[in-house]
Amino acid sequence: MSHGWGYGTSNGPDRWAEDYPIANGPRQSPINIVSKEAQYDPSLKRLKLQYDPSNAKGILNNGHSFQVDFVDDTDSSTLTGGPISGTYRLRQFHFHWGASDERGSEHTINGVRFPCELHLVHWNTKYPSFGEAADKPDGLAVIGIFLKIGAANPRLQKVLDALASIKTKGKQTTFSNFDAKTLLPFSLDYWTYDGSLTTPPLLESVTWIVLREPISVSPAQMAKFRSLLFNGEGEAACCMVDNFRPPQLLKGRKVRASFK
Ligand SMILES: Cc1cc(C)cc(S(N)(=O)=O)c1
Ligand SMILES: [Zn+2]
Repeated sequence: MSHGWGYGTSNGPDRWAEDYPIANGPRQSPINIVSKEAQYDPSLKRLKLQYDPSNAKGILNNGHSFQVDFVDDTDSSTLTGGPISGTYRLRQFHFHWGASDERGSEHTINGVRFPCELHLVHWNTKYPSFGEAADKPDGLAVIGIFLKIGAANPRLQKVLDALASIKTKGKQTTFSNFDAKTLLPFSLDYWTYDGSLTTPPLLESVTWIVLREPISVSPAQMAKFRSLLFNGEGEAACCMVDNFRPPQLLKGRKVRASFK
């Protein structure tokens, strides 16, 4: 790609392999989850999420999505249980969404796409830092949560109201006292498989945990996601939409289910 990766016709997912050959690797994400082919695994534990709202630090437009970052220098916001061993720390969460409601999620369920997908990113504390964990096969655990059009979700509102302050690439502002647990659906039933980051550098270091139950988002709330821009201030305006990678080949991987 002549310039940085993105989601456009000249730098989008179909061309990432030119600069990131791992894009054609054996454990790429996202995937289409075929529910009937997922094997129930009774040895899978319940997910245990213990988040401290005071760890919320800031919100940033990174030019590909926006992310809410957390202080991760202690074990105060952690993920344990589920398919993982040991303790993973919450690092950030972000979203992927479409220009319209019929697309936007990265994972799909039986070929069904959702308008948006939330990723809660955690790193394995057996490594000294996120940076050290990010390229290890058991380095990261990302919880994926689908957003489905319905009633307005009050739990999203604080995040969405902050977007006006980070409209363009590189803008950030403080974002404090936020409990990411409030974004979870009622059921923590999940599918899990070994995969990768879904954007460059596409590192094959992610244990994916995709929740079966979506959370709601209203059309007006979706419009707020779509009000962001990919570009920096003063550059030609380019709406931040369709920032999702399509499903990748399973290449023999098994998807396990925590539920019957
Ligand atoms: C590049 C990248 C970084 C992080 C922390 C997370 C992802 S994703 N979309 O796989 O959750 C991608
Ligand atoms: Zn993501």
